[in-house]
Amino acid sequence: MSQQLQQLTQVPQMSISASTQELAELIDAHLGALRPAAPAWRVADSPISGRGIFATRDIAAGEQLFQERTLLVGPTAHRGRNLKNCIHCYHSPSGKAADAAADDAAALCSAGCGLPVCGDCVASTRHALECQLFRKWQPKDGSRIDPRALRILSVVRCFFLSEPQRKLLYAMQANADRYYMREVERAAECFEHFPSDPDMLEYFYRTICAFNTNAFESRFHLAGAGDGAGQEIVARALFPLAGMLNHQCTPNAAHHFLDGETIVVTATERIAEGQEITMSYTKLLWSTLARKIFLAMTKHFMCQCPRCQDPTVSSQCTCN
Ligand SMILES: C[S@@+](CC[C@H](N)C(=O)[O-])C[C@H]1O[C@@H](n2cnc3c(N)ncnc32)[C@H](O)[C@@H]1O
Repeated sequence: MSQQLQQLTQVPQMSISASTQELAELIDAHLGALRPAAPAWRVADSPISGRGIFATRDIAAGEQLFQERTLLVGPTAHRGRNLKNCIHCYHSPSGKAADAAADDAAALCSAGCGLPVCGDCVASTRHALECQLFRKWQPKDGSRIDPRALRILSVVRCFFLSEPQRKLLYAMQANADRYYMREVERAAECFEHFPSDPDMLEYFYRTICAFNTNAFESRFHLAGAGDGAGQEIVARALFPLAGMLNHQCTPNAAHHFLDGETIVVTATERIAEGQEITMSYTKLLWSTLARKIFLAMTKHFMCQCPRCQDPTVSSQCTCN
């Protein structure tokens, strides 16, 4: 088992085109007004792996460390989940809780792009660009929401990034698992004219690798008072600063989402100046074995933290 897990960690990393200092500057620009005047953290090289985030002063338990807006976000497009919600505001196009059995047509943009959009967002500039692109690629079946085409949307949005944002994307770690190319291939099957230019496919592939290495499943509940209010939405979102947090099985920070596009990271215990700020990529109550398998399969590393090394800790699952 341990040899098989070791093999899962043997994926190369795509080259990173920025120094740690340049990455820190790109992250500052990305945070914009959300960057605190005197942050309690800084981005620096980490003894755990690559780059990480470090406390620049003592931080109290419960202190909010930062808030960050997403760089790229889109539907997870898991079958049966939020497939009919608007790709921009996440509300149900009909204003009612999205009914999985209802006809797709009621949720789809009438222009034929194959994307679910609500009446408020359909006329937005944001939608116009994506609608135009998807129509140019020509969905094979414009009357149906195809999860494969929907899932590629978060990746396709890399087209609309500014130059500094693209640099930031390329400064993020991207574990190069060739299996990730399947996501592009599956999306290509949904269109008559999906791009075939190698540079463009490479850009998509890089973005998917960055997503799989760094992205969060952002969970939140729809606000408002209408029928869809309170519905749980799950999106996949890339947060470059939060994505710098390395994993520990006994972390000192945790995160939550204000909405699908804003993450908040908070210290869960006192963090001393100079200490690395970490989060857990797994559920805290998972057994050592479950954490090891998850980390090896999805993040391609074997955790060497004290909890994983402790022979007195049971490897049995403690969750139900
Ligand atoms: C979200 S990124 C974390 C930021 C990354 N260190 C960087 O330089 O961009 C996740 C990747 O960091 C590395 N990593 C994070 N925590 C680790 C740990 N405890 N042990 C080994 N590698 C870790 C793994 O390569 C993982 O795929």
